[in-house]
Amino acid sequence: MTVVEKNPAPAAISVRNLDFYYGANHALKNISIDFPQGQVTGMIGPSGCGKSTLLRVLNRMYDLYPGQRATGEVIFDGCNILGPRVNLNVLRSRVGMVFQKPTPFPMSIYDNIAFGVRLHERLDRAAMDGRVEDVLRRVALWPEVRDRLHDSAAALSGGQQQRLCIARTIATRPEVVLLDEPTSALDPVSTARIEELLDELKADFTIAIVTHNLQQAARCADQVAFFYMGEVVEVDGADRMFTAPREKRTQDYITGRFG
Ligand SMILES: Nc1ncnc2c1ncn2[C@@H]1O[C@H](COP(=O)(O)OP(=O)(O)OP(=O)(O)O)[C@@H](O)[C@H]1O
Repeated sequence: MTVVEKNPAPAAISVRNLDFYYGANHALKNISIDFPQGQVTGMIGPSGCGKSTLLRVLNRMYDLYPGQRATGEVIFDGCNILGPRVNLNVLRSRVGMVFQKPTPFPMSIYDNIAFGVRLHERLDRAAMDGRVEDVLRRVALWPEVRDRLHDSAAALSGGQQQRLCIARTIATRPEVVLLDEPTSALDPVSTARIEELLDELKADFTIAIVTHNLQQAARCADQVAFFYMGEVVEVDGADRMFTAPREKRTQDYITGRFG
């Protein structure tokens, strides 16, 4: 693997020698990568190369499924989160995740946000109202929903639902936000709004985004990692990765020769 010019920002998460297995399927092979604090890391590569699997390791989502296991180290806040003594509820509130398909809970817009907050904090009504308003403003949804906070989230458009899901994720004040192809089900206007949002959110969060859209990775990411068949082939600044990749496989992929 090629890692060039060490990123000067400290790592929010450091992955070291990670292997991951779905039963007998060895899906991630000796992965090492840092996710620098306050930056967006874009994860690209052909279908099935392991991008989503890595995201699912970073907050131990895979733990919900028997037969899936990880070895190696994922260091977050000085601790290897693959270890046995990690409180998974706390981990998932600190390393939040947004999925490809918007998945609002079947409840009101307000409760979509308050639900997760209530699991981790005791806020009185005024403080909870403030938290809900704050995160809805941050995802630029407040003007559209302020008069219908207690209506069902299911009535929102797909793009609005995805912004609500991002609001829900940041409402528990995570340090890291993982996004798995968050705009692939959205129209270009909603996509642009989410890309702008990522740029704003990175002031407060470390972001990892899986995307098949190379232009999106070039627009949003500070650092890009290219995955191929379960390995990280190359990690570099986005500018360099898209103009002068060092590995032939990366070059072939970004010039559309495969994938
Ligand atoms: N639940 C599962 N059980 C068994 N194998 C799986 C499972 N999920 C993924 N895999 C396998 O793990 C490998 C990596 O899959 P993963 O979904 O991480 O790839 P990806 O790069 O995110 O792909 P895509 O871009 O298509 O979403 C693939 O070989 C896939 O078939």
